[in-house]
Amino acid sequence: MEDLQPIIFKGIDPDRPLVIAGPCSAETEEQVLSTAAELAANGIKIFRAGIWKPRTKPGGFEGVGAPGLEWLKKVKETTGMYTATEVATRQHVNDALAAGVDLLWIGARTSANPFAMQEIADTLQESGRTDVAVLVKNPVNPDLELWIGALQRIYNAGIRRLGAIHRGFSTYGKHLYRNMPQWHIPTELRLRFPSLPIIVDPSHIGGKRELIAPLSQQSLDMGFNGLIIESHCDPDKAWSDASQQVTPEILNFILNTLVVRDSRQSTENLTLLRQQIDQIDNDLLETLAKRMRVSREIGQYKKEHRMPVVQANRYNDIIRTRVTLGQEMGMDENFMRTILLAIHDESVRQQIEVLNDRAR
Ligand SMILES: O=C(O)C(=O)C[C@]1(C(=O)O)C=C[C@@H](O)C=C1
Repeated sequence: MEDLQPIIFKGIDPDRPLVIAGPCSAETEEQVLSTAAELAANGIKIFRAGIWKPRTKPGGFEGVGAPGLEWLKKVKETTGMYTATEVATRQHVNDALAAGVDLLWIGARTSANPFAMQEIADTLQESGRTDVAVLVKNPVNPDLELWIGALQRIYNAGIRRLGAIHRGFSTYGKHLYRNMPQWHIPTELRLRFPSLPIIVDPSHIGGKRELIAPLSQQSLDMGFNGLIIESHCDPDKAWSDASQQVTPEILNFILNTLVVRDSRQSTENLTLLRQQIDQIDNDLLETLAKRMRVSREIGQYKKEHRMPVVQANRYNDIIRTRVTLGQEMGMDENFMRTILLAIHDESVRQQIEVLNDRAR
């Protein structure tokens, strides 16, 4: 995915985070138009609304369907906003394109299904509308390769205004978040595809209004490229996802309090600090290599004395003492455990190598 184009819309500042806002679902023409009018008055340029809603169980509100596209057309006419909706099937793509929707997104349940993704990709290619912007939400399960695969299918169909939406990952049971952010997954996506825009969906990650502001700020602090936020003219009466929607007025307040980071800042003044990091990393590697040499000597001893490589008591002592020490030095417990486990794994691997080395 090398020659991606930025998702730029005429009249939207490309140097600011991309903001997409609107109700979870289009419910009535009046709700769509009044929410859109309020959002437009607050400077929102891209209006989102779900027309087809994939629901967990049958019997819930499954969206108004194609008639809602007429309301999106009216939003465009009356406010000048761009429009965005979710598509999950061939029919959705064709209908949305025919209605002039500017940005299509693919939901988490769809991106988890390669057949559905391929059908959408084929439809986009056949339509000849490869100019349309497409955002692919992460699959419900924390599977980066599946997410990348879904993006690649759309890319292979010729779409270059392509981006990802991070909406968090499903878990079982009650948690602070509705969907766990697992920030390392979108971060790895960013590291692997630096030109792929990643938009964060704090409404679905948090599942509650009060988490929208902190999650939005965290997204910008981490360098993600935009936000897709659910906003409804009367959130408490929303037909879906009521607890995670905010009024356009609250949304405006949230957006105005966000600190936007500048990705074009030069890194020149960081040179000295980065040199220090380079030196420290070298020292760390040398120290690690030294530790592995000692470990190999222990391996040699174990070989001669027919001892097993893994020594649970010693390992547990190491974890206990180093985790405490690391915490005293301001490092996170999970981080310490991850590092120590990785070091132990490599140490064991090297000792097994010594045991298997017949020459020595
Ligand atoms: O103390 C030992 O026996 C070692 O081999 C060292 C070491 C380690 O790398 O820390 C490696 C393997 C054991 O399971 C425990 C500890």
